[in-house]
Amino acid sequence: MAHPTVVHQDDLQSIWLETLLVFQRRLARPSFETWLGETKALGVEASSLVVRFSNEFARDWVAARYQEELNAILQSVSGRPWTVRMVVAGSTGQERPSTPMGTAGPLVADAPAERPPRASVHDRLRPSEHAPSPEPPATGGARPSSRLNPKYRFETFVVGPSNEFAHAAALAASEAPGEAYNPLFLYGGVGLGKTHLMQAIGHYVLRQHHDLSVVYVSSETFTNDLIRSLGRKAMVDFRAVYRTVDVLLVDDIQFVAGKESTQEEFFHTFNALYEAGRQIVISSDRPPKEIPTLEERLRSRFEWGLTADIQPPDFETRTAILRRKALAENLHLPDEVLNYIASQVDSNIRELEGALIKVVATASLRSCPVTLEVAAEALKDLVRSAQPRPTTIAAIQRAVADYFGLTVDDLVSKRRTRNVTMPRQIAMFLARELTDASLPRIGEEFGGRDHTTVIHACEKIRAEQGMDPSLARALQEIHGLVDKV
Ligand SMILES: Nc1ncnc2c1ncn2[C@@H]1O[C@H](COP(=O)(O)OP(=O)(O)OP(=O)(O)O)[C@@H](O)[C@H]1O
Repeated sequence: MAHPTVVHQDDLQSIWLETLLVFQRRLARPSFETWLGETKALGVEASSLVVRFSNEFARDWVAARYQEELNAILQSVSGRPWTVRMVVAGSTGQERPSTPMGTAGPLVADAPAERPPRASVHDRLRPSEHAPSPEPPATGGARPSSRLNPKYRFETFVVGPSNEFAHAAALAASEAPGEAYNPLFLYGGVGLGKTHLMQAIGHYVLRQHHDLSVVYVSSETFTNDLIRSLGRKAMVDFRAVYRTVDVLLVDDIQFVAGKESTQEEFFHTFNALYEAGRQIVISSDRPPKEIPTLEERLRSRFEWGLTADIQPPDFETRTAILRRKALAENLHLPDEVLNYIASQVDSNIRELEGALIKVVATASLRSCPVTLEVAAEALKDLVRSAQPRPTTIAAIQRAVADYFGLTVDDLVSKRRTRNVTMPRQIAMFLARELTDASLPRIGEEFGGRDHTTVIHACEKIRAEQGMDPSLARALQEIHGLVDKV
């Protein structure tokens, strides 16, 4: 269906900035700035928001990894069925659109303008459908299927002490879907391989069990599908897919926090699948217990099966991942450079891969071999930004809001319900502990409150943390989040 696209240029830019704001949590800051920091919304063409990148390399990097995710966020931010069309300013001043990269897998593709937005109800895969193919599969008529990324297989997953348990559990669930470990709950920090492992399960099941179907969705896509289906009164179709699939893989479940109707539907989906002995695999950035505002009945179900964590990789695993990646991309780097990169990026494998590409790109732009000097030069911003940045009240507010499934606006609002006042007091306390800001300044940043309110909050939290271990742990975890937001 054609949608009116008369939107003012300033509004477009703010829609894009808001999309980036949501998206930036997915990437560490240096990476985000490198790839997306200089983008600009140019206009709308048919159903695409045209976004300009400063160079082809950044555009291709983002398109290869995040096209679908950016589409989904853009759709929820704009309320329109838009996709992101990534272009670069060409030397002639013409905009060059992105082309799917050979290695990019199925997630890259500029949707033709008339095509309706992707709907994951059709992300249901049968064995014949998951091989990369230019044609959309037969399911669901006009809509494309977002297939599994061909790169995310067990064969390409490097196993080390940090992930061997999760890997073994994933393999066991793939070998006997619905029998061993149901549900399987995988959790770990950003960019540590949860999506890779989940999709590896999907590939494996499709290859080994020819009669089984697989659905892989992010919880955001599940939510968007649900909203669309409700709007179009297409719940029968929605349920026909989600409640009958043999293996349901739901990525990043933490994003259902606070979304009641999604949780409600997911609860029934879970029950239907579980009772029918179908495999459910869920991933999250934290264990079920720590997902704020997750309904108790879902939390307890997530704990029925096996919960496996993925930790940041050690140095050897990081080097092995780099070596495997270099091999896959046919890149030739001396060991000392691989080791150097592995020593500089230690907590996020996506970052690690980004660093590798950056080093190779820098050498290639300069037409020189990949040496240690080039690597150091290419990664200098990364190294510099690894130095601790001073903590800001805004960062604390974002971390606290994220942790409790609230918005920063809630924290600074006048609302006085307990689900807001407690997080607000925690945020004030942390602002006092972690920044140099004065009491009046903190009050000011929290919706213009009086400094005595801040004193009261600090005293209360300080006293309670001594008596309440769960509060003490929450404080610690939020502290850990502050530098990442
Ligand atoms: N053990 C591993 N071996 C090889 N590559 C890996 C491994 N772990 C992660 N990667 C790679 O790191 C990148 C990030 O992994 P992935 O997207 O699976 O992380 P994630 O945990 O799902 O992140 P997020 O929290 O952002 O959803 C991917 O390109 C993935 O292939």
